[in-house]
Amino acid sequence: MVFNYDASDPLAVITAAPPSETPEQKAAREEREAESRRISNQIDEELRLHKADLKKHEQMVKILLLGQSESGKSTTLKNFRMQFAAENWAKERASWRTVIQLNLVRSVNAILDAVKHPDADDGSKIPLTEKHQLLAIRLSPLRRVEEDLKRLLGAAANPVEVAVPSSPTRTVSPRPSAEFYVRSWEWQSFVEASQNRSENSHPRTRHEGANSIDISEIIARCSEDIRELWEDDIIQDMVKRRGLRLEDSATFFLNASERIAARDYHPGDDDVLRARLLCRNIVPLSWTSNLASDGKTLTWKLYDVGGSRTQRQAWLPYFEQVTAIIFLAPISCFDERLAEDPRVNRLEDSFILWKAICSSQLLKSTTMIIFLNKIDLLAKKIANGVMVRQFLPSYADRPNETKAVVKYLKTKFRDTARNYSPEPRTCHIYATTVVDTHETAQILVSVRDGIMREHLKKATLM
Ligand SMILES: Nc1nc2c(ncn2[C@@H]2O[C@H](COP(=O)(O)OP(=O)(O)OP(=O)(O)O)[C@@H](O)[C@H]2O)c(=O)[nH]1
Ligand SMILES: [Mg+2]
Repeated sequence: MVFNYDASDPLAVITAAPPSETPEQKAAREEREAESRRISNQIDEELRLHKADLKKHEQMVKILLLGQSESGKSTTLKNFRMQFAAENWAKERASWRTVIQLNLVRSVNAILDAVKHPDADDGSKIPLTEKHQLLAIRLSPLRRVEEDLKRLLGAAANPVEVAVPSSPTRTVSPRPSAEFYVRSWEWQSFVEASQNRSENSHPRTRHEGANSIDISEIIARCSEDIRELWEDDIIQDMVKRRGLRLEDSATFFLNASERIAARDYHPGDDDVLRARLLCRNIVPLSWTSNLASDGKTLTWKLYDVGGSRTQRQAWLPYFEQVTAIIFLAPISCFDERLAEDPRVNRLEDSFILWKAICSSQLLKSTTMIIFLNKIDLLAKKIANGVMVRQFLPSYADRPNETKAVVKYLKTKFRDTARNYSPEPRTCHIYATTVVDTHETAQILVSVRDGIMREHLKKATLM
């Protein structure tokens, strides 16, 4: 008996015709086989179309965070990370301890520097007592700690650089020490490596300066003195009177100094959010989301670029194919001036920047979102009696109240978008305090949904 199949193919054995097949059976079998082939071809075609469709719908949303330096771009990015890339956020949290320690130590050293020098305005000396001098001596190890922390974050392969800080309008005191940059986000692996080395090495075998355990120990020993310095009336008066410009997060960390200086300190979400670390290279935050129930995915890429005037030249290449721009205007800065150009008011600079972005042909179909940011600081200034109209004459005799200022500025930004955009567009404006994670979380969901809706609308029209 000869079977008409290839015995080496197990599938052929199973599907071969039976040896004693009648002509009717043969016709019925061939009909069934033809039907199977037709169904199989149909499935193949459906699969091919599905694949093409998937490819077509592996869409990307590209968002740029823009705004002047210290407007809150990186803080907003951290909020996005916390909400949409939560796994990495949790993994990275421990390494932020080093950055937070640096933020705290820099502020303490900045205060110590400021009390050493007479006022730049009137040459007056601060009435320092013996207690202050003793505090300065006891806190002197923090100078070395600042350098060690910078080295830990920057590491030898990535030398640190400095940036010029901003200064306020009302006073002449610049921020006491220059800002600190790392060149890449690799700082996290440097810190982790140091933490591992610290745990595994004997102190006497180390020869490369203090490690994170040594540093934490020195800071812990200085904890009481840091608190005493910060709570001292003369020091507080000097910070206020001289307008010593500490970073916005400095007060937050100085108020929490005992908690941060503790040997077993673990940073919380709010601490990481407030920690400021400038980074030279731009790495987008990426995450994916499902577009709808049919399983199509959307890849999100969020870019955070440096905001100082010198860094803005590097923005242009990022304008290609931008889905949305989130523009941050820190409106509490109505009484401050730019570090890069002390002739320019910071709010004025935000308006100039916003106008330029709205006017751009390249961005004519980009979704525009504005965060009028630092509402908490605006409210504080107003509560302290700072008059908005003194710095913004067009505000005229409107009430010196946060709500009224926000409303006025919303209209200003909206009018600029309306008057300067090459094509009509909607502009979504939010009043934000991006250091408030809870409030920001709700805003980000609304922002995300808005961007997605507009993206899908445009994709359907194309
Ligand atoms: N109080 C308060 N502080 C804020 C707010 N937004 C940002 N900050 C603080 O302002 C400082 C600057 O914020 P960043 O997010 O680093 O600013 P940036 O726009 O990324 O600045 P560059 O990287 O220099 O362009 C940080 O110390 C933040 O903690 C806010 O709404 N309220
Ligand atoms: Mg930044």
